Amino acid sequence: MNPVLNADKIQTSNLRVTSFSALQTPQEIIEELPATTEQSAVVDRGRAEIRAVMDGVDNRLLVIVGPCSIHDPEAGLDYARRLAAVAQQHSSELLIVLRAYFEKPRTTVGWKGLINDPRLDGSHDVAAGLRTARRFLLDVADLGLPVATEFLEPISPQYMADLVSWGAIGARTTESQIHRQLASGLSMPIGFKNGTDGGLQVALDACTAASAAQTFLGIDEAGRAAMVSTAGNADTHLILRGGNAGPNYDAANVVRAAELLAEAGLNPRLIVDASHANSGKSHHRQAEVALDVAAQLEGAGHSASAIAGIMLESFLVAGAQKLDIADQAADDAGLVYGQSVTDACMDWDMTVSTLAQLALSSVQRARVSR
Ligand SMILES: O=C[C@H](O)[C@H](O)COP(=O)(O)O
Ligand SMILES: C=C(OP(=O)(O)O)C(=O)O
Repeated sequence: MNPVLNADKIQTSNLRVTSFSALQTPQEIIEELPATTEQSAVVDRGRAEIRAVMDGVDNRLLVIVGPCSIHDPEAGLDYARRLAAVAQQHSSELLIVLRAYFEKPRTTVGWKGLINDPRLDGSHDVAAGLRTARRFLLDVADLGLPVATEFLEPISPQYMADLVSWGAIGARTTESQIHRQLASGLSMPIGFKNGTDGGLQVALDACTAASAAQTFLGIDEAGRAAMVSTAGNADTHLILRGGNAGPNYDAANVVRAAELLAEAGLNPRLIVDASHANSGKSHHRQAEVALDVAAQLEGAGHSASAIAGIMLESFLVAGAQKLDIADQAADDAGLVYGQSVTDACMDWDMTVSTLAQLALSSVQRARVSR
């Protein structure tokens, strides 16, 4: 090497990167925590049933329900066990899927979920987070319950997507080419939220882009940087979550969205998110939105046939608590067991009564549409 050139070398990359920490590969973590045939069958059956509901072949109502985020796997599993019993009880009317979100998109900054920071204290032990999330998914599969999650990081799906039956792309990333490409290769049905401004077109465009074959940069199971080529995902749909201008769960908005989807040649059946901008993030409002959706189902208008599913944010204890990373680091957090550390959730009793009402309305819809 020419010593003069070497002395003149100016570093121009990674100037703002403070460290790189290599992670185990997806293959290594999956080998450490493999899925049994029975667990994979739960995932596979969940995907097939969700597909059938989204396509209108199965007339049950899909209900994606669970905490805004999983921050304490023990409380999450406690919730999942209770939900598995209720899912069984309503299995003729509702297809209940556990909402198990490990990656949180933030408006600005904040805790980014169990994978990013499993100890909730800013230590960012991602290696432990990936394992904890995978272990949680295996435990839930043992309960026979399919799982829904949001895919946010483009690399993490290789570590856990084999255990997920339904995926969401969030309002903040629906317009992102990276997430649309990712969705085109994911093995399960994917819902795209409308934009945070309430705009539907970004989600419609996302469904179109994700249904196409795509080639992009990613990683393979061995953790190598790879050129990824996908076949396209035929199972994409819209999730109405409201927007800056207000909610969009009402019948008029649902019918309008279904019409736009049909005009674009996309699945006109959609999911209503009872939370986020549809509830103004109030867990009390969320229950009201769910009751409105139940009434739409019973009303047998155009919106009844367009609504394939509903999403509810629910945990053991109502509301949300503030997560203080510094307190958590000082081991002084005193978090309430079973209460959300992100968005406010309805509590368990409210969840049980809401699910019972949705089950009745689902039966009524099936009766009227016969
Ligand atoms: O569902 C969770 C939140 O609504 C979303 O991640 C944004 O949260 P934030 O606005 O508190 O950052
Ligand atoms: C972040 C979420 O929703 P949205 O993308 O609609 O804000 C969520 O469902 O956790």
